[in-house]
Amino acid sequence: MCGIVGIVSKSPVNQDIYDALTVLQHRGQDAAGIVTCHKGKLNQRKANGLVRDVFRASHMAQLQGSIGIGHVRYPTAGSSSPALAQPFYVNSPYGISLAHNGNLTNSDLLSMELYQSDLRHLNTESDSEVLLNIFAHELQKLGKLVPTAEDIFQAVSGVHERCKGGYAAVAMLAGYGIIGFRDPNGIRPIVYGRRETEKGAEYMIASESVALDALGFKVVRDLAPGEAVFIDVDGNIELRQCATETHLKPCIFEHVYFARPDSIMDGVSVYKARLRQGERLADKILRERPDHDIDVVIPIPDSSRIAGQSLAAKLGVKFREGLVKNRYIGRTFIMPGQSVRKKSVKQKLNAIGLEFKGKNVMLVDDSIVRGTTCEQIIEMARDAGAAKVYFASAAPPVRYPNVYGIDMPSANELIAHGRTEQEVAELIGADWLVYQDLEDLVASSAEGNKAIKGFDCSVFTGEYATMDVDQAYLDRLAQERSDAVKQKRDKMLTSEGALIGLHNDMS
Ligand SMILES: O=P(O)(O)OC[C@H]1O[C@H](OP(=O)(O)OP(=O)(O)O)[C@H](O)[C@@H]1O
Ligand SMILES: NC(=O)CC[C@H](N)C(=O)O
Ligand SMILES: [Mg+2]
Repeated sequence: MCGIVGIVSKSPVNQDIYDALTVLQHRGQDAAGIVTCHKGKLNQRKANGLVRDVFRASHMAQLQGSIGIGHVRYPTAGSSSPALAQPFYVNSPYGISLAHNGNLTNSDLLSMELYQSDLRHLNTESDSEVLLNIFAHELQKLGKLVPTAEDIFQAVSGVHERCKGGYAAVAMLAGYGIIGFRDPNGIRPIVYGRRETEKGAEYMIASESVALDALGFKVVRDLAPGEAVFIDVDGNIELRQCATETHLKPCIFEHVYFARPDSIMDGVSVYKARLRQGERLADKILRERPDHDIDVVIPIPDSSRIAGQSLAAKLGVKFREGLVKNRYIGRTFIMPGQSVRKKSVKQKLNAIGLEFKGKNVMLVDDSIVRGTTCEQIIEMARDAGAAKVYFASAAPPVRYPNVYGIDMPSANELIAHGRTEQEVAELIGADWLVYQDLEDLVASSAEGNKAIKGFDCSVFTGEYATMDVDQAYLDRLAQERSDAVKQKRDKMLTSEGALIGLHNDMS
């Protein structure tokens, strides 16, 4: 799940993009990049690391220009090499940079087409480089010396015809302006907003509304599935529906885990969705165990805090912050390998003994994916003297891979895959495990915007919004991106020679 941003400003844009990326840091902690355009020339800085580590004052000073785009990366394709940090760039036509959130499910086929028919070279295994080249090719074939907004929208239509999967993207055409577009199923989020200044209106496109809030932009609206927006360097804005068939099926996992709670996505307040998740989970517990003996509800920080509060309130049980988080450790789930993730949970969370000692504790998390977190926390709770440890998940069992931009490529790594809830409970060592029902999770989000007819719930159901995802694809994905394969590849990349690429990081 990456974070993307694009800004057309009346003043230098470097600090605004930096600030927006910092606000979106929870969406990707592997690499960060900014490209700005000044007098037709592109200035780029990208490298592995957090935003605060990638950009130093000397870089910022050179990122001149009043339009630009930025990206924070959480890899779902290829490796963690700095060569795959975004934005990506192609020089023809016009000079285009692109930043992408999501995952293409037909990038193998597209890579072949790009090579064989479009005569384009790809230098990495990133599906985002594929997306950029498809967009560039569709624009190039119009053969215009000076592209109009209409040409750009036509190129986006070409992208929708050829690309499958989940994608929200921002692209910058050197000297012309910024484009934002969203896949025809609206799986990945993208929103745009406006800020009034004395010099005129400025525009911003971003993954989450919270980035707009933080920079003083007023949200105009989310892009509709298949829709594109083009803002030229002077601040003229045009929008167009570029897909022939569209459905709004936003990824429900954004509401469970990824998005910040203070974001509003497709009209749904993530905060309120999480409150409702907690309430509905409490209803289920009261239905199934009216005589429960829970003494205290303790959330596993950070993402489950909100659902945990409403769950406790509805159960009529005390809510206590019994686990303290080390704020200097990133999100464990989006870390690259299982051994790093495992180590990080212990470094990250510590129990306050008196909240556990002799009590029947209900731990709450937003979701159980690989089971890394809950297994260790349950052990921690027992070590702290809990009498009984119950576990509640605000999401249903995650049983299927994600193919649209969340790095859960292999079903075998998911603790609930092929297992009953009882079996998972035994494996993680809980005295009792309760999962949210899917219809309650969907209702928690749908109540926020009745116009949304469906969500992408593929990690819970195995039903994918795009038709091209079949078992053969899932098998290939599992082989290419399992933790073991990724670890081997990333180990090779840390050796000196692996930094050879088109974008050497001189730091
Ligand atoms: O079953 P697992 O594979 O462990 O994955 C699920 C856990 O990972 C996430 O937390 P994370 O630490 O990434 O971020 P958070 O601080 O936002 O909760 C999520 O909130 C769960 O706690
Ligand atoms: N999480 C994402 O959105 C990843 C974007 C892209 N697929 C990459 O791996 O860089
Ligand atoms: Mg968590």
